[in-house]
Amino acid sequence: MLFLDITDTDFDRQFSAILNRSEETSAQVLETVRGIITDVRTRGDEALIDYTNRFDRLNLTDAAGLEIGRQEVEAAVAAVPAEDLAALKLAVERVARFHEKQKSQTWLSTEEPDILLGQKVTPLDRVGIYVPGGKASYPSSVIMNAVPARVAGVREIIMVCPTPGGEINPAVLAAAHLSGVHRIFRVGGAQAVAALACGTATIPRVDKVTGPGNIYVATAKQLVFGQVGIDMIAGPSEILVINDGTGTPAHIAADLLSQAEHDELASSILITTDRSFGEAVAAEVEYQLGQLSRESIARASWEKFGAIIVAGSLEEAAAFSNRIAPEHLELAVADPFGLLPRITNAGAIFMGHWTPEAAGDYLAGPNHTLPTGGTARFFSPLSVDDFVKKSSIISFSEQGLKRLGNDIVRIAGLEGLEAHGKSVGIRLGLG
Ligand SMILES: NC(=O)c1ccc[n+]([C@@H]2O[C@H](COP(=O)([O-])OP(=O)(O)OC[C@H]3O[C@@H](n4cnc5c(N)ncnc54)[C@H](O)[C@@H]3O)[C@@H](O)[C@H]2O)c1
Ligand SMILES: N[C@H](CO)Cc1c[nH]c[nH+]1
Ligand SMILES: [Zn+2]
Repeated sequence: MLFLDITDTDFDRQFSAILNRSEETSAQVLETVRGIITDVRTRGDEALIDYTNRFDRLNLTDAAGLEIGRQEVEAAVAAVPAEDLAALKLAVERVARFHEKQKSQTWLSTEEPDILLGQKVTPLDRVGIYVPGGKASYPSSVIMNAVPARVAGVREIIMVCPTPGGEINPAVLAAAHLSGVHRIFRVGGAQAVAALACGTATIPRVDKVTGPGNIYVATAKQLVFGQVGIDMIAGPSEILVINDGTGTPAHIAADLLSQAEHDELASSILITTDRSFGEAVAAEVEYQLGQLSRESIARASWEKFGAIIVAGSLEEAAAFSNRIAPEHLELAVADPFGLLPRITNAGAIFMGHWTPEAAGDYLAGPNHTLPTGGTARFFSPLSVDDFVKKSSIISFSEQGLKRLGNDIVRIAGLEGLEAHGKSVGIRLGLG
């Protein structure tokens, strides 16, 4: 872990290892992922079976084994304890209620005479949701991806999820059942993304791939973009906490570790205006690490990509955070709403000392699929909008075309595109 003062002369150099953590890995990963995508495109199910057997330690012999059927899902739902099922249902309801508010409607505007303009909203036909399953299992990610798709009206939701050693957490299948997933395949990594993007004999080609995943998944999504839609780059988790010396160091330490435990490549950063608070958090992290069942992952992440930074003011801390554009930002300060206007880049913002990031991970309502690696500068959280497309509607009456026709012809002339101008002129009897 780095303990730095933001005014240190070589702050930027020291901090760059954390900032560039995805670049560091992507060069080596890119080559592997490119190869996997080409192979799946060429050999289809055969390649999927090979990679799944190799990376997830399965013994599949034919493509039929790739799909998790209805019976297996029903058995999983029956195996989940009633209280767990109730918690998942609560999450589904809360996430659905939040996402219902995001729905946009088809609209037509008649504010101008003779011209009608509007926008038609159409759900995507078939989407693929990636549910990570390598180092942890994520029923919550099923909900966060499938529910907005269902709210948007997507006809078919295909889910892919790796099952290391052939095991799948029944809660993942129960969450799929509760969220309205239509078909589930036991594949993960770059090969799953490639299958969704290209289609194989067994896995249908989708219009868009959404969902978080490790560096192989994130890289694959980047590479197939264009052939298929993607939501964003949602890679290894991140948290940045801004603090003003108020609150409890043990709470902040716990929040930092809640993201570190996802992945060795996760990054957890505290920026505080109070050096002694920072020192207390460092000691707490050390103490709490020793108590975690996922200590080795969390420790690797904290040691390589963890940082505690001392800033001169909250303004300086906010400016630093905007530069990082973290996936999750906690404003662990006395007056979070006072600081909020200064925040311009962040996937999700958690306000005050009683809003741990984990509340957003599970059931507050907003989506937990968020942009990582600084991409919150231009990407937004996954939303219902990701599962629809919009078409413009333009309707002129004869009068409308007469009113605007000359100017259309004029602009066509500016571009030297005579046929464009003529398509108007021929209707209006212009020279
Ligand atoms: N941003 C979000 O919303 C969000 C939500 C949940 C999880 N996450 C992140 O998702 C990630 C989940 O990662 P995970 O590993 O647990 O599961 P994962 O499902 O993303 O990845 C597992 C797959 O990675 C592939 N893989 C692993 N090693 C490989 C190698 N050497 N070569 C080629 N392929 C390889 C395998 O195919 C394996 O099935 C974590 O980084 C976590 O932080 C993000
Ligand atoms: N924090 C993750 C997004 O980076 C989401 C998640 C799922 N489960 C627990 N956490
Ligand atoms: Zn999390």
